[in-house]
Amino acid sequence: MGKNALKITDLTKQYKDFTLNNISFEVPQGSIVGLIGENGAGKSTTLKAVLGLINTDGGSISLFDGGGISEENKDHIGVVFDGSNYPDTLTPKQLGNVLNTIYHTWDSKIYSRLLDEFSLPLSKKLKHFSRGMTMKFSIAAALSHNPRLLILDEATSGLDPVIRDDILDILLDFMQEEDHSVLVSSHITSDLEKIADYIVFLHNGKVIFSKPKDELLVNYGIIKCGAAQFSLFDRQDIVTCRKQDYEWQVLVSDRKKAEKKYPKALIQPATIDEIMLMYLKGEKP
Ligand SMILES: Nc1ncnc2c1ncn2[C@@H]1O[C@H](COP(=O)(O)OP(=O)(O)OP(=O)(O)O)[C@@H](O)[C@H]1O
Repeated sequence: MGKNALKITDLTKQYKDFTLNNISFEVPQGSIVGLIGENGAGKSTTLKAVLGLINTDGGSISLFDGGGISEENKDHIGVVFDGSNYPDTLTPKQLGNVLNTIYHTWDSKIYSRLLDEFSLPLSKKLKHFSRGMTMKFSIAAALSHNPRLLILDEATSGLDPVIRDDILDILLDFMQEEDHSVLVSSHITSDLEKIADYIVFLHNGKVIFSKPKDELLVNYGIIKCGAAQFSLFDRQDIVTCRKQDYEWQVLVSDRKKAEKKYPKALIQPATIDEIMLMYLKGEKP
């Protein structure tokens, strides 16, 4: 059995109008796991639970195959939340001095190198940073205490494609060490298509699926057809289906099998966005 950076088992958190309902998934060591789901699906709640920022009502969270959210384990986690979590009247130089006293594992050399690599000014107050600069700063700060697991909540949202690509490169660079792992939530599934090894799909506080990304992109397919062709499909071959105007959209989980069985059907590969939409808006026949 491989090692896990994170293993969540039957995690439950009850809010007044929302329940994170018995969710389980893993972040295998050395992998990037993308957490997807619509607004309010429970992504941030899950990440907050992993970081011990909220009390939970059931289940367990194991970090680095050795216990829960201890102070020692927390030292090995780098966190990047949407927006800045640092006092914005300080400059990166001042914050470096503060963070050095907070983290036992803080490495000033890495911090200076990353600020330089990301072209971030040392003496400009954070409140004058653009959103892209703020996100890069948060990542630099998270990486400077040598984390083994990096947790990012919406790290690329609201950023232009060039900065998003820079951030994906930073994550891939972080993954060069074999004991490094990443858990990243995002609405931008095309970013996850580029870097994630596994996709965990949350909906209404439940895990709909947790699968290797390649399995989704290689095996799943979408068939668009009229009512006559739709009526020929075996119901057990259909994951979900959806009717829009006169067109049927059919999600299949085994494209090769469907191509053989229905040679006249035009079966396209499905993007993660399309798979997510078909699960959310389609229905089981
Ligand atoms: N402190 C809280 N008290 C009550 N309800 C909460 C609290 N925090 C979150 N919720 C509810 O939990 C649900 C899940 O929220 P969460 O922030 O985890 O979703 P999300 O998947 O991260 O959404 P988004 O993509 O919009 O960030 C929402 O319905 C939200 O209103």
